[in-house]
Amino acid sequence: MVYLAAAKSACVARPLSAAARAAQQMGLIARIARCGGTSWMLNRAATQPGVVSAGPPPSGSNGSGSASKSGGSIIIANTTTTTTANSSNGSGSASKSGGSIIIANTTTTTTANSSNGRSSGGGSGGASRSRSTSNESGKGGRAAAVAACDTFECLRKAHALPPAQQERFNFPHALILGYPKCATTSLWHYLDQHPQALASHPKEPHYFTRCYSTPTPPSRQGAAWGCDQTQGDYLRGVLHRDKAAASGLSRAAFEASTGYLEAPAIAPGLRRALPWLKLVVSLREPISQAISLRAHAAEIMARPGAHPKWFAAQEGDVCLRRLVADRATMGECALEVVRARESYVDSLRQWLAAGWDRRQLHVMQYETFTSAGPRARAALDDLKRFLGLDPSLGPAQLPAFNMRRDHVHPEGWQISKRDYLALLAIVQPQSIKLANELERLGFCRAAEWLAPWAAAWRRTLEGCTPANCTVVLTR
Ligand SMILES: Nc1ncnc2c1ncn2[C@@H]1O[C@H](COP(=O)(O)OS(=O)(=O)O)[C@@H](OP(=O)(O)O)[C@H]1O
Repeated sequence: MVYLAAAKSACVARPLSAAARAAQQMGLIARIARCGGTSWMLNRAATQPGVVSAGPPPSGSNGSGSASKSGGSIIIANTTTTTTANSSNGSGSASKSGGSIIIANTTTTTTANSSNGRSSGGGSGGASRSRSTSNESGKGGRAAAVAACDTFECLRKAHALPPAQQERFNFPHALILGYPKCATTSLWHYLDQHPQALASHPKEPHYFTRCYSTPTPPSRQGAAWGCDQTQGDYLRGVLHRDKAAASGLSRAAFEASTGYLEAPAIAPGLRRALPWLKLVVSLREPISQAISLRAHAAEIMARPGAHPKWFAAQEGDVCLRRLVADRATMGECALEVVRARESYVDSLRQWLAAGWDRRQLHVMQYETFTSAGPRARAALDDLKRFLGLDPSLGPAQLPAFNMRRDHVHPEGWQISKRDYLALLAIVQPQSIKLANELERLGFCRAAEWLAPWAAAWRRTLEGCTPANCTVVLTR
């Protein structure tokens, strides 16, 4: 039996009960995860495999659901929680921001609006902003200033001008920060079809991880690729500066480099450079995400004629090379990914600690917005509202790009039970921490966030033999 129990606490570590200590010694998960007002404890009792089941979302107001218990199962029982929706900052006390960034050719001047996230309506909108009536007809004001900008510093000056009436968006307006393998390509295409949006080309320029110098490279992969673009190249060639300006800033330029979230070293410099940006994050159940990532990388590596820079970036990835040569298993290599990386929640916290306002951030759950039906629709509408795009416009449905699972192990990936339990032992507590943090920041209820992930873990555990588990990737 595996179960999760939550107890009200003042967010302090508590001594484990004898049962919890025993469970911990058994090697699965028994930790206290903390959140604003709720602590979660995961226990695992003696029999394996267990069942993981998410309790229902807390009923009534504000996360005060009672324990949901099903025989032999994980129980997620939420207790009283203080939700701080739209709190002024959400980032709490700053933790270290992971290395500062040196931005060539820019100063650290921050324009007005740098701290407010402009969460309402269109991209340039705070209720108190002033509008220039002389520019109501269109191409003057910011748009004209933006059209002449080849640097971020110039853009900051342009954004200090009052926007004309239809200048709804800043330039650039938004970044999809990650995570890889969380349907970011489909999201990019979905937004590309929206008449008020202006998608980058390519989808993933990785400009900030490749072209900003930092004391330590923001990511190994970014460093290996090197930088071959100036700020002007990025603004003109990738983000379509001239189209955005010609539209009178009535279109929202965005790009979707999936490695940004995992490179929080870029967060402080990016905030100094383009402090108005809106940031979108998509997150998927972490084991599925890791397997999908490995499967994709292995496929590229095995492909004749793969890009040499791509190979250079993977040079040190021994497990990937062994996986391609059939000398390592998917379980081992997924485990390596999960062990090596920052958890989702730690990455998010570092971005917020770098000064990004909670209201500049939008966190989406892959399993929700890719599901069929009204919840997916609502999640996509929320995204459009967050970006200031008219929710009634654009495609009705999310497209499906970059699908691999329908032809690569659609029946699921065989991995050893030992590896699966080791993966779970890492990702379960991280996921609970994440869910609690998202609830604290006002994005969602923790139990609702965890439900689809816990359901996936339960299904996999239920199907394990004593030796192996079949992991069907979440969708
Ligand atoms: N509409 C829709 N519904 C369900 N799932 C979807 C959808 N669109 C994309 N996907 C799945 O997302 C995975 C690819 O994610 P990304 O595009 O972010 O990958 S990448 O990092 O840009 O390479 C990839 O997951 P796997 O197939 O499991 O690898 C896609 O199948």
